[in-house]
Amino acid sequence: MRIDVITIFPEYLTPLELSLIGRARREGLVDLHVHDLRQWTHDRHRTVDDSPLGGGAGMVMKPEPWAAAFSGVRESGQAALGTDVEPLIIFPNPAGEPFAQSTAQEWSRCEWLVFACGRYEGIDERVYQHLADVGCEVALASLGDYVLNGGEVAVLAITEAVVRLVPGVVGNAESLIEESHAAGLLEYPVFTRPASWTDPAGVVREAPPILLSGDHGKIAAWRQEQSEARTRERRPDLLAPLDEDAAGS
Ligand SMILES: N#Cc1c(-c2ccc3ccn(Cc4ccncc4)c3c2)n[nH]c1N
Repeated sequence: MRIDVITIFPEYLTPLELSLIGRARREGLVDLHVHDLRQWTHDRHRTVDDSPLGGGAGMVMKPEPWAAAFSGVRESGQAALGTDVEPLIIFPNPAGEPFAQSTAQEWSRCEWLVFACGRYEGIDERVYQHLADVGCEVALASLGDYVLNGGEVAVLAITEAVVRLVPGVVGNAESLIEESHAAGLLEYPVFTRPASWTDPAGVVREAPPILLSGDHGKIAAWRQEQSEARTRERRPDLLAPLDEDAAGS
């Protein structure tokens, strides 16, 4: 998988050099490139924003640098990939579709992702229109119903959620199956040694005895029951589709 990120804050993306994503890059499972949008400006001040037409607070990102950036990244990416494959261009955007595990699973199968990190009040709408008119596949994704100052934090989250699903990135692929949201349920509670722990308040806390039984069938059943109970309590909205399926079967 190739990933390109276009941003005015390249240093915001340095966490992608660390840990699991960093190892995947070093192992050649992911080829990730971060680009400073200002390299596609030509004025002395390297201007990427201007006042909103029609008035209003804040600034809007100008269309010219973005159009030049997409053209440049597309050209360099196709040269590196050796094909004329087109990327999926992803705009983190508060008005985008909710990013979910199903989105991560879908995007983890893409050959090439290009992330466009907006800032200020957003990117001139004509950029989206231009990309659509030249046949680019574009997605607008939102992390959730809260307001960030730009797209970089979302790209960090989305990149981690997507790349960890790329085959070979996570050592134990089985762990991906039981995770929260992977099967539409929240993950069951986890425990480790010591089986009996006296906490700092002097309370003795025992791990569920079933987990020490060695009966893997009963343990699996207990974990499924815990996942369903936890989901029903904390995220009943996730059960609605599952309950409808069960009712229809
Ligand atoms: N994904 C995602 C997001 C963002 C987000 C993403 C990109 C940009 C670019 C600019 N801004 C600032 C801004 C612009 C307009 N309205 C409000 C804030 C962004 C916010 N906020 N909240 C989310 N869940």
